Amino acid sequence: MQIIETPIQGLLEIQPKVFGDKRGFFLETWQKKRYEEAGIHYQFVQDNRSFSSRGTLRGLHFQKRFPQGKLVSVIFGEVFDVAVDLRRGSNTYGNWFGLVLSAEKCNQLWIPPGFAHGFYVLSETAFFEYKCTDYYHPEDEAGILWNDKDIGVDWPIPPASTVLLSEKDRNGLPFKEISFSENTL
Ligand SMILES: Cc1cn([C@H]2C[C@H](O)[C@@H](COP(=O)(O)OP(=O)(O)O[C@H]3O[C@@H](C)C(=O)[C@@H](O)[C@H]3O)O2)c(=O)[nH]c1=O
Repeated sequence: MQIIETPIQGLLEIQPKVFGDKRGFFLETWQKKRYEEAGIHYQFVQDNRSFSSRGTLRGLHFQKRFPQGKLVSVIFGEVFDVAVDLRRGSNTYGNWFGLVLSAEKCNQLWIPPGFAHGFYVLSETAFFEYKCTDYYHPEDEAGILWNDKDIGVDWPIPPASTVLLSEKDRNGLPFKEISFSENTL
C-alpha cells in the first residue's frame, strides 16, 4: 500500500496493492492494522454507497458537531473528488484539494474529520463507496455551495454541460457564512 501526501496535512491519497492475474484482480480495501499504521487510527461506524450518472455533483457536505472522517473510493467508474479543509486553526483552512478516483486505479482518499467533501461524476455512471468515523446526523449536516467563489474549486466540468444537483446542494451555503455561523468543527 502506498500513502501519497497531499498539500493538506492529514489528507491522504492511498493506493492499495492490487494483485492482478488472468481472472482479474484482488485488493484489500481496508485493514485495521495497516491503515492505523498509516495514521488512520479511527473507528469506522458506517459504510455508504451511492450510484450516480455522468454530470452528477454531490457536495460539499460536512457535519458540524459530529464531523465524519471518510475513507472514500470508486468501485465502478470515475469521479473528481474534493475535500475542503474546515479545521479551525489549520494552516490550510479554506483550501481545497481534488483528485480523480477511479475503479480502474482502485485509489482511495482519506479525509480526516473536519473537512467538507464532494465529488463530480466523470464516467457514464459511478458507484461511490466510503467508510465513516461517525454516524449520519441529518440535523447536524451542512453544505457549502459547490461553486462558491471563495473556495474556488476547479471542477473539471465540460463547457455547456448541465451539472446534476440535489435540491439541497443547489441551496448550499456560501463559505463566508459557514466560516462564522456554521463552523463548529
Ligand atoms: C448521507 C446519508 C444519507 N441518507 C439518506 C438521506 C436522504 O434521504 C438520502 C440521500 O441523502 P443525500 O442527498 O444527503 O446524499 P448525498 O448527497 O450522496 O450525501 C453524501 O454526499 C457525499 C459527498 C458525502 O460526503 C457524504 O457524507 C454524504 O453527505 O439518503 C442516509 O440515510 N444516511 C446517510 O448517511
